[in-house]
Amino acid sequence: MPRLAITSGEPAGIGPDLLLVLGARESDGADFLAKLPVELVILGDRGVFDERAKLLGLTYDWPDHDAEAPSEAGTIRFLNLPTSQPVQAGRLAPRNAMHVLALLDRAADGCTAGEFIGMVTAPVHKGVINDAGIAFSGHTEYLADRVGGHPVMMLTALNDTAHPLRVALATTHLPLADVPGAISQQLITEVLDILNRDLCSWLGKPRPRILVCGLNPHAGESGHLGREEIDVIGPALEQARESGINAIGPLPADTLFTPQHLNHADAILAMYHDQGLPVLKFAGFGEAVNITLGLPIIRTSVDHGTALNIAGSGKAEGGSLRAAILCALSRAGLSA
Ligand SMILES: NC(=O)C1=CN([C@@H]2O[C@H](COP(=O)(O)OP(=O)(O)OC[C@H]3O[C@@H](n4cnc5c(N)ncnc54)[C@H](O)[C@@H]3O)[C@@H](O)[C@H]2O)C=CC1
Ligand SMILES: NCC(=O)COP(=O)(O)O
Repeated sequence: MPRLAITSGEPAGIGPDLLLVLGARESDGADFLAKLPVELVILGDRGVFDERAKLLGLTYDWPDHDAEAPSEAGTIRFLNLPTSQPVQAGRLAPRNAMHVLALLDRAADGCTAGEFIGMVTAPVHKGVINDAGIAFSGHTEYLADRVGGHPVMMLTALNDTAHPLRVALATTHLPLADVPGAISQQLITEVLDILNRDLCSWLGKPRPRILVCGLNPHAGESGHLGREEIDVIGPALEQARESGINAIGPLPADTLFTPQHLNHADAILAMYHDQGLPVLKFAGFGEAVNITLGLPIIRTSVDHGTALNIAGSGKAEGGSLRAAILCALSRAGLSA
């Protein structure tokens, strides 16, 4: 029976809460779990989970992960990787940054080795990892450094299943001032190629329709509001079309994100993080999934952050985590 890894992320955030709610004896997650055609292996610190379970009034009984033991569908095992410093819900500690990265390393290595069919990640706090002196911009980039590939971030909002909104990004975690310099013809063609191949194989669409945003207001207004559309994005789309990709644009981002366009699109390619993701989160925050395309392993994630303000309170909603698990299974060719 295949195993799916789930990293619990920042230990002071809501990752442990969400996982406990998913698999606690008292939770209503039993029906969801029972239908899963995999064993879940949760990576975290047992002490943190014990403390958080007490805080939330939950109990759990997940045995230790044993790669040699037979696995059982619809059950949870725990892979214990200790934190360096005691954890208080909602309080960040830079000394635990290495723990957060160790969870990712262990899960990614297990995926590469075939121990896990994929990994689902609960949120990490990017700031505190940098505060610990480690350059880190996100799972997306970190995992590509670990396992290889050109990572492309795509979020999908599944609330309207007739027209699921899929938004991929040409650049990921960059300061806004660095975005124009990073947008090159080569980057756009590479990202379009990865996005197109992924949609073809995952969704079985022979020629997915990809709408591409411009960078500037009104897609540059014929060069009067910026030239990237004329000098870089337009030629990249021409090249992509020549190789058979159904890429349309560059279109003004503000009119592209309207039903008239979205109802006929399989995916949107936005130029930068805050061009695409606010629309996606407005459409489906709490139920959406973040997928890293272009890696040799399967990785999906929740659509939200560490939510330190509600960690340990029982208020964390698990819809996105469940969606991320189902999405990882779908990408592995399994269904619940
Ligand atoms: N995949 C990941 O690892 C991600 C990590 N982050 C990181 O999270 C940290 C905090 O980011 P913020 O911008 O504050 O966003 P956030 O998503 O953590 O919080 C925004 C608001 O949404 C609420 N919220 C978030 N998730 C919720 C849930 N499951 N149930 C109920 N309410 C929820 C929070 O309480 C807060 O009011 C940052 O360091 C950021 O880098 C952000 C997005 C994704
Ligand atoms: N806003 C989504 C996000 O920043 C997720 O980043 P990552 O940690 O999945 O790379």
